[in-house]
Amino acid sequence: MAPTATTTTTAAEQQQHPRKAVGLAAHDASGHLSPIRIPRRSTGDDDVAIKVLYCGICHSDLHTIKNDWRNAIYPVVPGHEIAGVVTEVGKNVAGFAAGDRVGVGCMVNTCRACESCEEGAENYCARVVLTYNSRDRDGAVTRGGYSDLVVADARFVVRFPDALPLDVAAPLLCAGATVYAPMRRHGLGAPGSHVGVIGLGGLGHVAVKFARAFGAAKVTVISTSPGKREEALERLGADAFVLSTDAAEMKAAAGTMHGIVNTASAAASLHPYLALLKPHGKMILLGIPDKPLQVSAFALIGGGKTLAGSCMASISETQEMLDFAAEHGVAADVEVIGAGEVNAAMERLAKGDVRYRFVIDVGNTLKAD
Ligand SMILES: NC(=O)C1=CN([C@@H]2O[C@H](COP(=O)(O)OP(=O)(O)OC[C@H]3O[C@@H](n4cnc5c(N)ncnc54)[C@H](OP(=O)(O)O)[C@@H]3O)[C@@H](O)[C@H]2O)C=CC1
Ligand SMILES: O=C/C=C/c1ccc(O)c(O)c1
Ligand SMILES: [Zn+2]
Ligand SMILES: [Zn+2]
Repeated sequence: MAPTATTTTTAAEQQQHPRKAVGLAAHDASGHLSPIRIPRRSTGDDDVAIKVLYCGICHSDLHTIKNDWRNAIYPVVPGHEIAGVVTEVGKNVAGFAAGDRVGVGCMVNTCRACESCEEGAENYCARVVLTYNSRDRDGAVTRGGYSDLVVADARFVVRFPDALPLDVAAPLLCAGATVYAPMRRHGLGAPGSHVGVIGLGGLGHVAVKFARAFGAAKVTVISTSPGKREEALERLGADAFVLSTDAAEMKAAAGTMHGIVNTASAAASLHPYLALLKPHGKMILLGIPDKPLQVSAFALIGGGKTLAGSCMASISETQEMLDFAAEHGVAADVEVIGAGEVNAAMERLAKGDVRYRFVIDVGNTLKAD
């Protein structure tokens, strides 16, 4: 597809970022994505340059381009499930070489000095620089993987095990890491446990697969979509399916779950879901609806329940997750699309109509003219 637009970058930024790449950008809250030329920095001493082959479409990409969170810095080039091949490394980079199969997830920089950074939990650094729609330490707005080239500090690059094909592995970099890290930390899906997964989308379907791989005794999908029942049980390996709009099904499942991973991209009240937990059960909030969620004290104190949140994953957790996924045959169910189909894919994602992650075939379909 032929790029037809250019960025409104400053001369200074173009000097600092002399490389030209092609991307897909949203220019306003319509969220419509169109081709754009973007500057990329030269490969610095600590950097890895990556030819992007695939990039997953996370619901956060959709929230951002639609300005749901009121923080969009247009033009937004989304994408933080980036899989590709190294083309060049800086002189200080020891761990990667040209030709390596690598990825970049949700973040590309942190302060490297705070307590979170020191303890390897850099996803909780207050100065974390996200892969797109964020300000990097040089002041430039970050642009993500809906683009043919990315240049990233090697500290934020992970390696794909050979067993993982890149198209089905790309979504692991956000969806996979985001569910794996808190499930491990909080013991959700531990052997013998009953885990619930709210929302059978990109994050949710991978959470089901990880729970199975961890050895959970029972995995229950809690969904608003009756059409996902059969797939959840037969294709994804869930043991049970609860339609959240069916009061009788919700009542029958009340008080049965040790833990719940909540990946819903929208919702009003947590109460019906919290009722599914056993006493001392935990709900991990991962979804980021644009409106505040309701929770009454009674829904938590009765039963001594825990409501926790989790954001992305550290780089070491992300690499551990990829290695675990390769060992246990966990990968995303994907619909691979061309760059020209991205707006239609976003419309379908908004309706929950994807099985279960769109992945853009960047390598074959997003090219400069
Ligand atoms: N915390 C973090 O670090 C991260 C957070 N996110 C956030 O997680 C959320 C999910 O992302 P992703 O999996 O990519 O999105 P998807 O759109 O793929 O899946 C979200 C699912 O949520 C369910 N859902 C949608 N609307 C409602 C509703 N009104 N009530 C209940 N359930 C609903 C649907 O599942 P069903 O049809 O089964 O009901 C839908 O498929 C997003 O808000 C995203 O921004 C994403 C990555 C990292
Ligand atoms: O999809 C991943 C989203 C990560 C994220 C979203 C919003 C925010 O403020 C973050 O720090 C991370
Ligand atoms: Zn994401
Ligand atoms: Zn820090």
